[in-house]
Amino acid sequence: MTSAYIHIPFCEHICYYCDFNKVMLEGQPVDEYVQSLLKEIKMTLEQFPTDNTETIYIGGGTPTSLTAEQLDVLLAGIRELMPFKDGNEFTVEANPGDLTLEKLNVMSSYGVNRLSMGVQSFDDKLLKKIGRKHSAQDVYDTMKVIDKAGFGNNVSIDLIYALPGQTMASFEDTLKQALALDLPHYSLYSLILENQTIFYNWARQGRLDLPPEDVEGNMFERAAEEMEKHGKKQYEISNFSAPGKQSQHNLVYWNNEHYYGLGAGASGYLNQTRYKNQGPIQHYLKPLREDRLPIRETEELTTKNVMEEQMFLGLRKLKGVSITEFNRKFGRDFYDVYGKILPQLEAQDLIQLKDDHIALTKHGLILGNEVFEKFLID
Ligand SMILES: C[S@@+](CC[C@H](N)C(=O)[O-])C[C@H]1O[C@@H](n2cnc3c(N)ncnc32)[C@H](O)[C@@H]1O
Ligand SMILES: C[S@@+](CC[C@H](N)C(=O)[O-])C[C@H]1O[C@@H](n2cnc3c(N)ncnc32)[C@H](O)[C@@H]1O
Ligand code: SF4
Repeated sequence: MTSAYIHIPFCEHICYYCDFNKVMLEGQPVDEYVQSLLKEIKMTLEQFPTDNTETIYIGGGTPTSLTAEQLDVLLAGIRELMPFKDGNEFTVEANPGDLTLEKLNVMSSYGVNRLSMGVQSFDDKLLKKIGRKHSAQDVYDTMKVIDKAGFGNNVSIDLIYALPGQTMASFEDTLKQALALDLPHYSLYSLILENQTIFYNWARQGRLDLPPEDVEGNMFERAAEEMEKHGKKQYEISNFSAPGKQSQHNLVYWNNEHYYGLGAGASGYLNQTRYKNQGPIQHYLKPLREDRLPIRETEELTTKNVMEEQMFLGLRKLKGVSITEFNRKFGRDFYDVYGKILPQLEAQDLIQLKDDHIALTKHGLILGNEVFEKFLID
């Protein structure tokens, strides 16, 4: 099973908190980028063929900053080069305000069936403060166009909490508006202050008024309660969904399965090897002009590494790690590898055993990384 992540590194503006691989769209060689991406896909699939691409996820940057024509070229190429069954999950990330009926029609004609929209907040003042260009009204207008294009409501929205100046009341209102849309999937991220972002600089200068840690914790708890009340079950640390609507693509990551990483700065995992592409656009384009793959670094994993990752990634899911799957994948008994540390973690109420799965407890979920570390094998 192999999935595909495809990166579009262009944005029409740069948000103050974001350190993902992206550049301002204006003046960029977007048409050449699309052609190079298709060349990379062709070369990658020749080297690592697959019968079927399980899921496709086009992320960014802002994929919807491409014109309808550019999206058409990209998606037509993807469908020609990648074996993919219609109906499998095919997601495109979108910024509210960028989606026109024309772009949506192009997307649906090539089998795109899920949209992931970066809403972040419904508080217009806050949106402005974090460098977004859309308003809450844009989200509602976009939802109408999505409806018109016949996408159903297979839309996920991203929200960020613990934003500078965000009050509990503002966040509660965001939750209310988000849940009133009754979407099948919600992602909820706490703001991370990333190096080399505008927010990071402001924080260093003491100009960022972040909510205290206890408020951040309360915001998450409040959100989790509301999500559950509305039938959106937490299935991963930051993700909630209606029954059967978990993101299949993200589950590929958390189940530690293989995926192609395509486009500038994309990460991939093939043949037990993790790799990362060149990030800057010109560094990405140059090798492809010379018929070489734009890979910047590779790391071949030992079986020990893969076991550790199986645990770190799998424990992010509330369901946890399947012991049967672990035994099948590694041809080893889970208890031979991890039997010794389990009683202690269980006694500390950090993990629990639930029908063939090892999962974090509520307490373990809060500590996250501290628990993951215990699964390092000496
Ligand atoms: C990289 S963006 C790409 C999607 C699209 N360009 C957008 O902004 O809506 C994907 C998601 O990452 C999340 N994100 C980005 N930077 C973050 C940060 N510093 N802290 C928390 N979440 C962040 C946001 O929720 C965003 O929607
Ligand atoms: C923060 S997540 C948001 C996912 C969304 N909430 C959902 O459920 O569909 C998506 C972002 O992670 C990054 N990303 C995901 N997979 C990646 C990969 N294989 N390589 C590089 N970046 C990746 C991209 O920047 C993308 O915009
Ligand atoms: S959050 Fe999205 S739109 Fe904003 S800079 Fe990052 S990738 Fe671009």
